[in-house]
Amino acid sequence: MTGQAVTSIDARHIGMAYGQTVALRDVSLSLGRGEIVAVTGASGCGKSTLLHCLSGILRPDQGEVWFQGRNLAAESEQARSRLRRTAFGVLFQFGQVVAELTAIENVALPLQLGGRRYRDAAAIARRRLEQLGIGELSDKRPGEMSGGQQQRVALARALVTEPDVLFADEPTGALDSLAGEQVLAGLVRLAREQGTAVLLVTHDAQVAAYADREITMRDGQVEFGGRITVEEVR
Ligand SMILES: Nc1ncnc2c1ncn2[C@@H]1O[C@H](COP(=O)(O)OP(=O)(O)OP(=O)(O)O)[C@@H](O)[C@H]1O
Repeated sequence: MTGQAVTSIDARHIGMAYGQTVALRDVSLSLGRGEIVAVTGASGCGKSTLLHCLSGILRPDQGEVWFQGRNLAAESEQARSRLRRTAFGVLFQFGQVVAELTAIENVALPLQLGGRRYRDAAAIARRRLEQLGIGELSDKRPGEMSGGQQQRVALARALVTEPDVLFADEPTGALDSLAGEQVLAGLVRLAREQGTAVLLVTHDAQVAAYADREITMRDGQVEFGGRITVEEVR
């Protein structure tokens, strides 16, 4: 198998500016299927903008983002948001779980949006929560949980559709180290079991150590580690 055959996302020469501020300059990088890649670098170097361009939240000003034979940078907002619902999962620093819903209802939501009946969706959601060690919280609402528990619910929700790629932006940034480790260990384990690739944005070297590969950014550019085929990595 060639490196290209196992590539999940391939970004080529992407550029992005917010008015006069250039956030990304000629960034190329690829993510192998099931590969866990950390993007590190100083504050303001463009990590979040890169994640937003790869996940289709933003459309880059220049370049291409290839996923399953399609260039996301040329797709409509509607097509990109469909892709985010079906093939991608996202997890942010504050998991943004829905306060009014129980853990199970939160995790079942993406499956219901995909057309599953609540009963089936809830059964799958319960299994995911159990896999992350928080099965006993299934019927609790976020207000009754710690920050780390809420973030594990958000993680279960991000992975419940078994996405091809999970985009995680500082997923443990608001947690203490023990809660952070629990989230990261769960993230790596579930992603590996499901074959989900992960783009993990972090400024923390200990978090980056969970990844298979690290990409370092500086001033909107990739300093080390961008577009490497999976064979070269392994
Ligand atoms: N919505 C926006 N409007 C204007 N400028 C922005 C916007 N978002 C980001 N920027 C600027 O673009 C550059 C890259 O920002 P980005 O958030 O991608 O960096 P980052 O590496 O993720 O930073 P941090 O680690 O602090 O989150 C910075 O100079 C930032 O100030």
